[in-house]
Amino acid sequence: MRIVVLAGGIGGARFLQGVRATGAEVTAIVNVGDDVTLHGLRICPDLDSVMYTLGGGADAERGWGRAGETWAVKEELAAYGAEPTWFGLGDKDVATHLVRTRMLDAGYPLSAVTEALCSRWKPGVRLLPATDDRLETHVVVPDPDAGPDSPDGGGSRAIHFQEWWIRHRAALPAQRFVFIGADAAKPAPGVLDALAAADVVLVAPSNPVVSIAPILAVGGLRDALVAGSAPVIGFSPIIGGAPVRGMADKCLAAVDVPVTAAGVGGLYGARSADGILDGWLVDTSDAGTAVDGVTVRECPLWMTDERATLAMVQQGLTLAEEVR
Ligand SMILES: C[C@H](OP(=O)(O)O)C(=O)O
Repeated sequence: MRIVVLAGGIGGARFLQGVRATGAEVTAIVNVGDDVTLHGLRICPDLDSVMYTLGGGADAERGWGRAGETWAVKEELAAYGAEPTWFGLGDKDVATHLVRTRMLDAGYPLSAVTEALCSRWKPGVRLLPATDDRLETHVVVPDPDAGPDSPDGGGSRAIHFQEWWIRHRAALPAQRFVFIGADAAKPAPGVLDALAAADVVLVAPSNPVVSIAPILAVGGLRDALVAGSAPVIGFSPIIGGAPVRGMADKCLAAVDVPVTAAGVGGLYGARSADGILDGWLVDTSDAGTAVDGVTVRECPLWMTDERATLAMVQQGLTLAEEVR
């Protein structure tokens, strides 16, 4: 069986552990909107979270970065006053970014670089960036000093997603998210083929606004997903009115979507009505959730360990058979 997963970083990586445990042939299409260049290094947080987690090198407790990490480079940069100092750049992690940056500078596309990095980590699933082209998530936030040339004609400014997420801990109210470059971006090699050949497509319980939406914004990707013959099954990242992890609540507020399993299901929408979903899995505590045109089932969605995650993935595969 061929399973394609749309995934962000931390939640996506956990979910993929369960998908890999099915023994299916798995392709993960991963968000690149969070990617950023800092200190001359190209950093791909979501691809790296998935690669390290599936490759057995992630810090499971912290949820991101490498196990046994040290921070000498970060401390030395801070001692030089080299900004930004707010990004957690670990020493081991820096090696990954150095290899990536060198390969990108030599002309390799991100998909080829990712494949090369994965030859070390052997994640057991095929990792594809959603696109090799520039796609950057920016966040429009209030700025009383912003002039008339700023977004929306004054009173606001756009900052990189990482600055909003890490530096400001999502505390600045987001007015909207902009996926710079998405329209012109093309799906990375392998993405459209994987979608066309998929037996089922799973939408990981990742952040719907800043992890899944940028993937769907890549030119032609959403259309290919909707046109494909595989059932599309989503997993709610919201349980009992709160995000499983992360700050999806802050992001959903910015796009006026209720922080509920029904709200996110409605945001994705039914494939039969311009949306993407055939089926939507919600947690047992959200039983009774309804999404127009989508078959909704419930099962435990807490990804406490690989066994629990495998069980929920299997429920998703059962739902795929039901809606096929
Ligand atoms: C936990 C979740 O992870 P994602 O899979 O979206 O990176 C998030 O950060 O909202």
